[in-house]
Amino acid sequence: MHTESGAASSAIQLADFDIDSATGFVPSTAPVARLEPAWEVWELLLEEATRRKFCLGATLGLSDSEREKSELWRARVRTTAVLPITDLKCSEVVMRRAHSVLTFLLHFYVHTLPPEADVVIPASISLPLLQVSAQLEVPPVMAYSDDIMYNWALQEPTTDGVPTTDNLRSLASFTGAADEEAFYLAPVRVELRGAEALRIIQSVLDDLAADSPEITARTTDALTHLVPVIKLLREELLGVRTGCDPDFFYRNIRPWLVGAGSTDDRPWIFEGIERDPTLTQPKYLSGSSAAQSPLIQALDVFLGVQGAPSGPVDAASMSLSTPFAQRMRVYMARRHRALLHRLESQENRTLRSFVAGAQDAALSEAYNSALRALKEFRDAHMIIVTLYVIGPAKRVAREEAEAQGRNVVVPREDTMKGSAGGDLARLLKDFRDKTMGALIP
Ligand code: HEM
Repeated sequence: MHTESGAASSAIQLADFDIDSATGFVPSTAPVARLEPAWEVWELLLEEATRRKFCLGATLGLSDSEREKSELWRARVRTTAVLPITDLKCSEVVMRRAHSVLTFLLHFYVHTLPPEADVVIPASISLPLLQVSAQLEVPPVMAYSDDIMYNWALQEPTTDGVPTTDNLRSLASFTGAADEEAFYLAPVRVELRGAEALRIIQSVLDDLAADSPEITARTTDALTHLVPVIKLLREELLGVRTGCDPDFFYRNIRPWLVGAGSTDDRPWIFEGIERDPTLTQPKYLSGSSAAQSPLIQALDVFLGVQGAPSGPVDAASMSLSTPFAQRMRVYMARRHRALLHRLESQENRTLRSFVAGAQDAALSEAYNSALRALKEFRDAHMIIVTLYVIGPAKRVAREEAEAQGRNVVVPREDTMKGSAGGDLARLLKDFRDKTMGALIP
């Protein structure tokens, strides 16, 4: 794009959207790992919960001593003072840590409750969480940004502090197990590899806006470069298999990430909400899912995959009938969400309309190759979901039926729900079909 003075400017400035050109949506320096002493009590409660290895409240045959162990912790949470967040407000990165810690506490609290208990979240968690969430403009529930995007540190310190795929460890954890860390770090690596994709997106949009004479060749070249980048995303995704056991994931990690309303109908009651008139009752609280990854949606929007959501989204206007990908956006950091909106509202040509109009065989092929690579990413993702969700779900159903002397009813894939509450098989197939639907004949 050229300004009136003739100087070149970018169609999008990645930094405006809290994106680093080297690390993409992942921050280029490690997230805050511990809150200041004023909020130390939250950090201590979290440390204790992880250390004591609580069982999920819904575990079949849970012993009285296990129940007591988590109840003692919950009682302590209930008697913890409601801490003001005023001094947290001055820093977004500190508030992110606060959101992460508070949502880990929230999910520990809720998911250790006996399955028949009402879900009443004590004011010591609910009020600061609602307030921090309002500041960050994200819902008061665990999201991808809490357990993945801002939940890592460098394994070994480096002089520049910039994260790389082979130098990461995770911070907060439910189980403290290496499998959980492997599960959290695989998507961080996907996002880090995605930085290159974002640079390519930026350069293509610049070229489209500038309408230079070499635009066809340059766009062909850029899209050709995008293909191995997407293939690398696929490799990093499949890399979760090194270190994270599928059954351990399904039984011991996934249930902690679930939000309200996705697996049972007990409402989450946020105690003390009436004490702060600026707060509103949260409406829909999906669980954490990598479907909240801004990178994959950015690729969808850029490549013109149909069904990618359009228009700004906010929690207040959402309902269960809002398309899944659009609902997932509400859980993204607000500036990442803003990038997706910006990509959609490009005043200039979209990539797809440019490719379709150019009628250039090499360009169309490069574009289609990028789409095929994204489809292959989704094929690999379906393999992961089969391995980590569908297979273990069937095994658990069989074991539970046998333990209770019932006939085994293996759950049907088309009735299974994702961790964010979507209809699993249909949803994933839909995304894959839409990716292929964008191919230019
Ligand atoms: C063990 C690893 C993983 C498991 C078990 C898993 C599971 C799932 C499930 C169950 C869904 C359905 C939606 C829902 O959550 O309700 C989903 C959707 C999705 N996941 Fe994953 N996922 C994993 C890793 C990843 C990674 C690393 C990424 C990329 C960073 C990713 C990106 C997505 C996307 C973009 C969707 C939305 C559907 C689509 O766009 O195709 N997932 N995932």
